[in-house]
Amino acid sequence: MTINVAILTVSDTAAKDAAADLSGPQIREIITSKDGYQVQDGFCRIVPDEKEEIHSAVSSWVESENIDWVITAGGTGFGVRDVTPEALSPLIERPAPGIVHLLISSSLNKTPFAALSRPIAGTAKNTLITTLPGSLKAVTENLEALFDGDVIHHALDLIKGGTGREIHSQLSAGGTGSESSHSHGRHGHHGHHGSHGHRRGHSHSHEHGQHRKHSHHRDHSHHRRHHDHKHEEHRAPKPRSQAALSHDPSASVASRHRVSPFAQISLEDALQLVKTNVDTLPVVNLPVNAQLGGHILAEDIYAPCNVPSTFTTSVDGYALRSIDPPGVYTVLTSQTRKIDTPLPEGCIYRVNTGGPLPAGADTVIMVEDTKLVSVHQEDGPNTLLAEEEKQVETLAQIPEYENVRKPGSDVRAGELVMSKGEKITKAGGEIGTLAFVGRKQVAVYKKPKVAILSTGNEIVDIQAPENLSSTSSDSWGGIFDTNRPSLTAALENLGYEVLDLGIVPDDVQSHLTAIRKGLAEADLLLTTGGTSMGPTDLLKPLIERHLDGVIHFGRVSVKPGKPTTFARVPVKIEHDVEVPVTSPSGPQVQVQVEEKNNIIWKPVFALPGNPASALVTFYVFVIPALRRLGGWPTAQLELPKVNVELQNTMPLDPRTEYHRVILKTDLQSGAAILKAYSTGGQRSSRAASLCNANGLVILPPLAQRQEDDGRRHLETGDIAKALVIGEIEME
Ligand SMILES: Nc1nc2c(c(=O)[nH]1)N[C@H]1C(S)=C(S)[C@@H](COP(=O)(O)OP(=O)(O)OC[C@H]3O[C@@H](n4cnc5c(N)ncnc54)[C@H](O)[C@@H]3O)O[C@H]1N2
Ligand code: MOO
Repeated sequence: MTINVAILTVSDTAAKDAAADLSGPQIREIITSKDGYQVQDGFCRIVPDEKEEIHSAVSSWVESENIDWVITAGGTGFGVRDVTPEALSPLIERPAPGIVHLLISSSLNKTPFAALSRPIAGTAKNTLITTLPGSLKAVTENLEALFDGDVIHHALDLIKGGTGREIHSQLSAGGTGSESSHSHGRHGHHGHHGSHGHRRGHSHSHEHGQHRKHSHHRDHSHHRRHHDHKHEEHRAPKPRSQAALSHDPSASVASRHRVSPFAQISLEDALQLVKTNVDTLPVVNLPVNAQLGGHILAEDIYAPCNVPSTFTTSVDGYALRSIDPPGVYTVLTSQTRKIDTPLPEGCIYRVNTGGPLPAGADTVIMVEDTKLVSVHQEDGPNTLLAEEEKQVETLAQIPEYENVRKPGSDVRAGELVMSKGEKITKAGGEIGTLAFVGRKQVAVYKKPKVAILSTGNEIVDIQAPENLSSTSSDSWGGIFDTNRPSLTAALENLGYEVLDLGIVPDDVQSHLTAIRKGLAEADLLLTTGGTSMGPTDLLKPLIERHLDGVIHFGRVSVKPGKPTTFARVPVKIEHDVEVPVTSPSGPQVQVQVEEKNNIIWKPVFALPGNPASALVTFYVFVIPALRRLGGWPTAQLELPKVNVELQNTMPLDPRTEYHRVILKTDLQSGAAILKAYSTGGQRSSRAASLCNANGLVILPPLAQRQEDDGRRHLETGDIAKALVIGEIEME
């Protein structure tokens, strides 16, 4: 099905100067990047905010009968000149309030000002009309909402007289859910597999706490999932058009791009792309021990029995009855009396903290509230009792259940102790809780293994400086590899296993060998260097031209880190692996077997070579991907942000800037805010800008700030947000 789209920009300014029209070209770019959608020459127009002109442009497209979808941008607000809805309402034969609702509600997620947009939508003859706001950001978000889950595709199919069968079959196959609504169990119907791989998985349930080895791996009678080929294509990442690919490294230097073919996208968009294009790893069963720290639970944990299981004492002393008055009592112990025979009158029973109460006792007196009266003699009839307490005087009457822990008072049998999706930290609390309720092993999401590679002819291993002379052809001594040690430290500190791929020189074959090894053995590949515009900047071309990968972004408007690149590369599965699917409540986890020779799309981050850029972009972009792989809840993918008070002036840049700081508490003044001290020079080559840094102050882009108050700096005393990347210090 080919969809012909016409785009109308409604703007007084753009009507005078077409160069001011940013939204029209943006809509065109988005539309033409979609399979089967086209905007023919002459079907992009600009008109001023004049009712007649808007009406006449759209009505001519409706009449022409070749246009399936008219998109307008602008004129939908409350401004006095905003008349797009009024101009187009008379044309609409069948209004589509659902589409209006979708547009407004998706924008309301981003800003309350979306409430001031007045879109209309509906059909006129066989043409769908939708009216978008005028801003670049809003048109992008609105189009994303329309394409999400194939909503618009389905609508256009039906308007063109289709049966909608294609979409319905995808829906019944479990697909076509909103891309943004995925959660941990996303593998069940999303993204991992390209058009190369027909997924042949099938799902079944596992009781946790039981052996998960199963003999029915290949029993296809088990809820086999059907995925038709069309559906696979729908979910596979779309390659970019040939013309937009990165430079061909085998061609001459002179033929390289002189302008990056990658759009410089916003920080927010880049983070969104990371979050929605990384899938959670399979569930594994691991023993409950210190190594469990850093994992996310993949099952709900219920207490199998009461803790404590009986009435127990919370102090060292004597169990007795609450009716026993102060006085002298005979002391019984576990050696002289069975715990389950009722305590006789005139006796008390010695207990130690955590021990059970004997039958008949309902309270405990602390040893401090008693006096020793007599002891058993050495020559007594029972030598075992020699020197034992015989009689003790209680100095008070103790109310019922004093110093007593009732059965199930720490945790009740059947109680939900921890929930699926909760983090098991290295701080010990969760591992302790699991052990406390007797769990030997638990189902958790696999923690990703990360392969790490440094690139560049000039890069030399600090531990092997003898390589220096052979790697540099002139007198210049080279650069010590800073990124592999710094990133390895950061990764290992966070509990991730690292596969060290070393350093590769700037040639295609060395790069490919190392990258292929990394992709085969690890869950995520991290490279540094070679991401920018130089002829030996190989990462983007290799991902696109040699590894059949898809680059989700290749430039981001952040400083440092502009050329940060996020891609996914298809990797053939060598062995069967289990992946989680839906997330039913209760102690069951559904898993699905991904069969050998299927394709998994693995995330690759090609970080800039400058040492500060590499480490900053690791904290900003790579951590959310690692967390997604490891099954972290969506709200916790990014590192936490806190409000801080700046202790230095910080200049603003056109890009969002991460200013490296030391965050300190301020106990003396009593202020409830952390202080942020700059680490000094912020050049992206200066690794020491991260020395001692435990925070990254997020400086807003210059333009945004200037719009607010015209300032080009944040000043000492200003409050800003900072990402916390390390432990907070005391002042
Ligand atoms: N014409 C343009 N040039 C550059 C642009 C641009 O937009 N247009 N962007 C600049 C920015 S911003 C950055 S950041 C860097 C990123 O460069 P690459 O990722 O291509 O990295 P390299 O060129 O390989 O190296 C840059 C720099 O970092 C040193 N380096 C590399 N790896 C390591 C390592 N493992 N340890 C220590 N130092 C390393 C390398 O020697 C270079 O000095 O591009 C700008 N250029
Ligand atoms: O973006 Mo680059 O990382 O500034 O130097």
